[in-house]
Amino acid sequence: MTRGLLVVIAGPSGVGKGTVHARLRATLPDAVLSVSATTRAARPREVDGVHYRFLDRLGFEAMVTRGELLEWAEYAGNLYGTPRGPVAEAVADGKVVLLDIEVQGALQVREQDPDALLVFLAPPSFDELERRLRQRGTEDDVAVAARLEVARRELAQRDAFDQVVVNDDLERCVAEVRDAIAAARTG
Ligand SMILES: Nc1ncnc2c1ncn2[C@@H]1O[C@H](COP(=O)(O)OP(=O)(O)OP(=O)(O)O)[C@@H](O)[C@H]1O
Ligand SMILES: Nc1nc2c(ncn2[C@@H]2O[C@H](COP(=O)(O)O)[C@@H](O)[C@H]2O)c(=O)[nH]1
Repeated sequence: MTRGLLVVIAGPSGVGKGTVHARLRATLPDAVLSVSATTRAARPREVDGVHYRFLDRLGFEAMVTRGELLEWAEYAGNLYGTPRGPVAEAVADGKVVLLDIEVQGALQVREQDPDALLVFLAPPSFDELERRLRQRGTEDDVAVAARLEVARRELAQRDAFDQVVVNDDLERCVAEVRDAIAAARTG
């Protein structure tokens, strides 16, 4: 059986993490995406248990207290975390487990699993990041401004990652991440 691997793809909101994850899963048959827990309200078309496990703050804090989260962080006023059990099971089963998380959480994963591959997805420019976030249309102007402020701090932490990949051309970016995963699995 091929070795399982935990792969974190972090980077600022709107850079394209979800888009890259979807492409990766389409081309890597043994890749699975971890479903995070969050206190954020569901967006239209988001399904509980598929896109996120949507919880109130008490429910989330209970998971933290029970040690059920591999990592967690507060982001733009909401809590987000990775359930530990499903990740451990899938890695033991030889799967590539993909985490779409922000930077504080990514750095916690490094402490929990030194073998994890940490990829930082960077935008071609800050203006292009803002354009993507606004054209997605899921946040109002206040929320976009808050996310861009966090993005400036996150971009300054890119050197803490194993690899920085610029998401300019999507297909090239996905190929670069796929190559990094293949190298980490054989290395
Ligand atoms: N290479 C690319 N070129 C142009 N647009 C892109 C590219 N990659 C992603 N996008 C677009 O940018 C927007 C943000 O992408 P996406 O939702 O995947 O970002 P994200 O990093 O997952 O955001 P969040 O962290 O908020 O969930 C989407 O509209 C997506 O279609
Ligand atoms: N530390 C964690 N960050 C997470 C997790 N799940 C998602 N995220 C990140 O939060 C922001 C905002 O996400 P959004 O869905 O509200 O746009 C983004 O950077 C996600 O990658 C998690 O489990 N832990």
